[in-house]
Amino acid sequence: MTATPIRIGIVTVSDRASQGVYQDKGGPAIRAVLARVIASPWVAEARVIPDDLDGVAATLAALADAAGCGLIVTTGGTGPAPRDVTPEATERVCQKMMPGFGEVMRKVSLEVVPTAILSRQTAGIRGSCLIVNLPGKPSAIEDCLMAVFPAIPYCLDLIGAGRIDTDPEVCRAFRPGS
Ligand SMILES: Nc1ncnc2c1ncn2[C@@H]1O[C@H](COP(=O)(O)OP(=O)(O)OP(=O)(O)O)[C@@H](O)[C@H]1O
Ligand SMILES: Nc1nc2c(c(=O)[nH]1)N[C@H]1C(S)=C(S)[C@@H](COP(=O)(O)O)O[C@H]1N2
Repeated sequence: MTATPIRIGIVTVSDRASQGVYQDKGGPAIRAVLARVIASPWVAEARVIPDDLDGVAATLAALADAAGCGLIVTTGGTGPAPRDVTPEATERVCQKMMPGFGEVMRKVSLEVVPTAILSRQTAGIRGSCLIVNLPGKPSAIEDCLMAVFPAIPYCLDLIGAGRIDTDPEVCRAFRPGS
């Protein structure tokens, strides 16, 4: 029996990428990491949107509810600038926050750049969907996503989001008791 593909939202939050001032590199970078890590079937739902609190919240809610995503990964809008509102939008739509994700990602990023402390990136759960924020710098995506990915499949199991199997040579998912 073939497993039902899990839907994964890939959301680039950037005024300039959404206006076409520069080409979005963040969304494709997330997709490339997921393609290397995930061995089971999955389908991407990609969006490129401006840094607007209501718009980001609406996009996250629609991807979780209407599109049925079990996982959403965002990039951008996590810093201290006035228009950086991705963590606020994430908190607004989530019933439960998962602060450990932000803590781990800032820890690994600090080994790369001292400005890692400027990212307020977080994660949270809306229904049966896990939302994870990454910084906007395309180079941050692999470092941050690889650091937390071992815990993501078990988190998705616990919230009923659907199953992800990883390629163990790329990323060993940790499922306690198995
Ligand atoms: N999605 C992206 N695609 C390509 N490059 C990006 C992207 N997001 C950020 N960058 C690069 O990282 C730099 C620092 O990110 P910054 O936090 O300013 O991005 P941002 O918040 O997405 O910008 P804005 O929302 O003003 O368009 C940017 O100047 C840009 O060179
Ligand atoms: N791994 C990593 N984390 C990083 C960075 C980076 O270059 N690499 N940039 C930092 C900087 S300079 C900022 S301002 C914050 C927030 O970025 P964002 O607003 O684009 O999300 O992420 C931080 N985290």
